[in-house]
Amino acid sequence: MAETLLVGSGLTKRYGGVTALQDVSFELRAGEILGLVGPNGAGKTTLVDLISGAQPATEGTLTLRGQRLAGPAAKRAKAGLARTFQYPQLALELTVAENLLLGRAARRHGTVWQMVAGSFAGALRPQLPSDAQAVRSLALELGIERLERPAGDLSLGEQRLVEVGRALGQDPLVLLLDEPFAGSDASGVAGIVEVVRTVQRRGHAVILVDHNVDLVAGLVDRIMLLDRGRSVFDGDPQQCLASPEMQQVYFGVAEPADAEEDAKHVVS
Ligand SMILES: Nc1ncnc2c1ncn2[C@@H]1O[C@H](COP(=O)(O)OP(=O)(O)OP(=O)(O)O)[C@@H](O)[C@H]1O
Repeated sequence: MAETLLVGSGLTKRYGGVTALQDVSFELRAGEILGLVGPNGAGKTTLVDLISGAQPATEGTLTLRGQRLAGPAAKRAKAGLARTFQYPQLALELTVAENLLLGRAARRHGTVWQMVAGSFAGALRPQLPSDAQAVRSLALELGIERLERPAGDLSLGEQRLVEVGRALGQDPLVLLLDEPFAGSDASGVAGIVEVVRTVQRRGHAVILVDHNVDLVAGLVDRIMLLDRGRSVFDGDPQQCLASPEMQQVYFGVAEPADAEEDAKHVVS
């Protein structure tokens, strides 16, 4: 059986009186792609935030390859986590090539997020001889052209693709993708799917958040369905689509035959 990479146990997050996540546990194995679905406010981004270290957990623990995963996001990036954001977080005044380079630097120095927030200029130096070639390879793999454009000139879909490329440049053990397909055209979706497959081929793992349950089910090995902060299903994607939990979460109580067909087309 494949090595266990990431384990979450009893993860809970409370924001004041709001419980965003309640006692969520999971295991992620090498080469596995886990889809995270659920309606608005279900807790998907919160779980990504707790894993990446963007937010501290109120309760619960995480381990990566058996080692306790805790502390700030920069430390977790160096340990092998990379993430993208629901709203892409690129350094807009830097070029596409420089943004891709930030991913390489993130694995050496800390998170992209902190660099984007202020101190990214220093993160671009020193560059290793292999960096320029790595950036060109990334761009080729994702179909990203005109590397000298400022990132601020890109469309939303193009920004997402660059952000995913930046995360891939970190060579993550676990890649966390928060709604990577939103705003992407067909070629952007294809580029992002290729990144997911690349991480899987490397024997690493991906957690993919998206509202398009149909798209997610076709891509992932397993789905976790969240509802109001709780994990209500964790298992085979097709079984998830047909499960009573799925009908309940998205449609309330429904006729089984109709609901199964509807569930294949959930897009919010
Ligand atoms: N910083 C915060 N402060 C207070 N409440 C928060 C905060 N972040 C999230 N929440 C609340 O936690 C709950 C879960 O939010 P979260 O963003 O994780 O859901 P989601 O499943 O990602 O939703 P969406 O699909 O709309 O992005 C929601 O009720 C949300 O309002």
